[in-house]
Amino acid sequence: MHLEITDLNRIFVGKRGSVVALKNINMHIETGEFVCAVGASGSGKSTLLRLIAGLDTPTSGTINVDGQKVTGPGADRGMVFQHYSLFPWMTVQENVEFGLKLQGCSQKERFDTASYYLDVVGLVNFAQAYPRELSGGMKQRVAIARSLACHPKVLLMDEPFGALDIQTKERMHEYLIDIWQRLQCSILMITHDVEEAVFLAQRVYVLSSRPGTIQRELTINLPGDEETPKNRTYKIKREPEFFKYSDEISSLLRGSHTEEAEAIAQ
Ligand SMILES: Nc1ncnc2c1ncn2[C@@H]1O[C@H](COP(=O)(O)OP(=O)(O)OP(=O)(O)O)[C@@H](O)[C@H]1O
Repeated sequence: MHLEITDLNRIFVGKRGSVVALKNINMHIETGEFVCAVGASGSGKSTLLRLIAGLDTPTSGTINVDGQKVTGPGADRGMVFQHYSLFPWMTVQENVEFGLKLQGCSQKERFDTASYYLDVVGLVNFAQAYPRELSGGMKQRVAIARSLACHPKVLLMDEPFGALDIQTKERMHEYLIDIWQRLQCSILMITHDVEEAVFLAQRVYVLSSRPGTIQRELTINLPGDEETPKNRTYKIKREPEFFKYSDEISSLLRGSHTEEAEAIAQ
């Protein structure tokens, strides 16, 4: 899998003028990579993900997945949103089977695939539960299973843990690292949480605000990363390298805020 974004611009034109949400975005994601795009509010993160998902159209520039131009939504890109997007009237099993049903898979194939991914996210025992019976973290694990069940080439995650409390969020990070290692899937996650990006990603794109541009691309190398399988647990947060990356990204974000504030003041 090779996702390539070239000279991407998105300008929103409204009654009160135009907003340059994204300007000259160039980025790529390779097979099995875990990449985060981190940026402050208004840096165009959601716009970027919606464009990759094919839910919006660029003003200029291109997005290609394995050389195919993105022109709309497709099963090759799975989405997980911040707000739980499960169907409340369906059981967990039915929710995970939903995309497979749309793809025309047989009942047995749907059942087997959904059961496999529910096992991956540790929710086999909740297959017959309804979303209302689950905690926020469990709902997001179902949403991840539902996306993965359709075998996307890349999983796109829009602040998926933004609504969770800190302890649940940390547990979800470890779950996600585990899923990513086991399935060797490609993930692009957007977030405003610097520590989340450093903990999860192999590479981080730092976005500036208004207009959203790529300020910096960092490769994250934390102790233990050279081993296989990668071994990121919460202990890594105590390492000086973790502080160094978090500090560098936070400084970049603060800088972009200052410029934004100055631009507003002028
Ligand atoms: N449909 C739209 N029409 C007009 N302007 C829009 C539209 N969508 C986004 N924008 C503007 O584009 C900019 C980027 O918005 P976007 O939601 O992508 O940022 P974000 O980084 O995801 O922010 P947040 O973290 O607050 O969700 C903002 O200035 C926003 O007001």
